[in-house]
Amino acid sequence: MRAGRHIAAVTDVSFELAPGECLALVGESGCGKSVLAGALLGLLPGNAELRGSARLRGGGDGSGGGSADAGGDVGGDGSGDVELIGADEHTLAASVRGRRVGLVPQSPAAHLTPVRTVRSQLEETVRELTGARRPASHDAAVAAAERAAFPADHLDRYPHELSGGLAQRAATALALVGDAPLLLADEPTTGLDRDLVDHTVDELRRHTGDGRALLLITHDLAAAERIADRVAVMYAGRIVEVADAEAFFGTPGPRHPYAHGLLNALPERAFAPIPGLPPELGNLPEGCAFAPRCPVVRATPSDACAVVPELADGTACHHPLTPERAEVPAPRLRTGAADGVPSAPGGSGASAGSSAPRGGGRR
Ligand SMILES: Nc1ncnc2c1ncn2[C@@H]1O[C@H](COP(=O)(O)OP(=O)(O)OP(=O)(O)O)[C@@H](O)[C@H]1O
Ligand code: NI
Repeated sequence: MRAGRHIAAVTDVSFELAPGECLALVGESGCGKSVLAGALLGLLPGNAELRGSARLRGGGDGSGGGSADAGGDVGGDGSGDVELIGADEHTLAASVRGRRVGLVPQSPAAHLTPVRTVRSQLEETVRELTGARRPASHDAAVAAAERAAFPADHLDRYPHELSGGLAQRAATALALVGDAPLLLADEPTTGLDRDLVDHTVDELRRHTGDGRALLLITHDLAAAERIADRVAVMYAGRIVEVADAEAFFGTPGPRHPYAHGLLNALPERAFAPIPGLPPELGNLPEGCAFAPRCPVVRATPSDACAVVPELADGTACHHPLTPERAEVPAPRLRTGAADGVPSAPGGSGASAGSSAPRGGGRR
């Protein structure tokens, strides 16, 4: 709610995330990705209203994992199921954050304590989450830093002495300490160059190798292609497509015209931005929120789009693209490029798995 107005930042979102699986949540700036992550961890401002269910499943089967449903599912560590939506602050602070759900926050600077060095924050987190004391806590802190490619000779620096990229890596290291069954990484690669992006997402992916789950929120479709098993595309607060990553990035490709447009905007593909801008969430059009920008609607106007399409069979569209009809009328307008369109697709590990949980990483 802003200035007395209600904003439906996230609506009707439903997905499952299994142990060992990486789901990439992609979409333009402001579409509700961070609000969704914040809702799962009770990190939204006090005036936020939440409805629905996000169950974090207890593991207890020795797999070290569990699963999450929002309407999401999340991994457990031997403790029981937890309902995250509406959970009290004590439960979230004492048993969920860091222990069962690790968060790589979108604004690391805001999550690091300004008056303490990175080393002391890492060691404290190790002590808090594992009970380890020196020298074990010291070693665990150094190991966590290394996993996140945080340079050991910067461990005694304060957050204000770090570049944005290093602060990001410090925050990633903190999130990895608890070995939580679910990791939420909200734009974990902002400000990193390509090699470090690859290193960071590979490290996050490695985290799923032990039956843990990863929700990767990103603008970077190349990062998503590199490590995700499945992709969920958000637009204006709703998930408009959920697909197997291999099918999404390869053949037959995305089925929702928006998702198709996102991929087409990549320099390595058509380099054709989606014309127009996403709607303001406080001022959504009637019916399908993408219709005003939709090339299919422009070519073939349809009354069906006056109704919000439900997510069915992996896509929320009244006229999804089919393999036979994979070509949408190509927009040639160069104005209003999609904000937050990712940099480049794919490094090596570009193939993605099925939606079945994977036991190991994808490298
Ligand atoms: N505290 C808040 N009060 C009011 N509106 C908010 C608040 N937080 C987020 N919003 C609105 O909710 C919408 C979704 O924001 P969110 O941060 O989830 O987007 P995002 O998809 O994570 O974008 P980005 O890629 O830029 O991080 C935005 O339109 C934003 O303006
Ligand atoms: Ni965000």
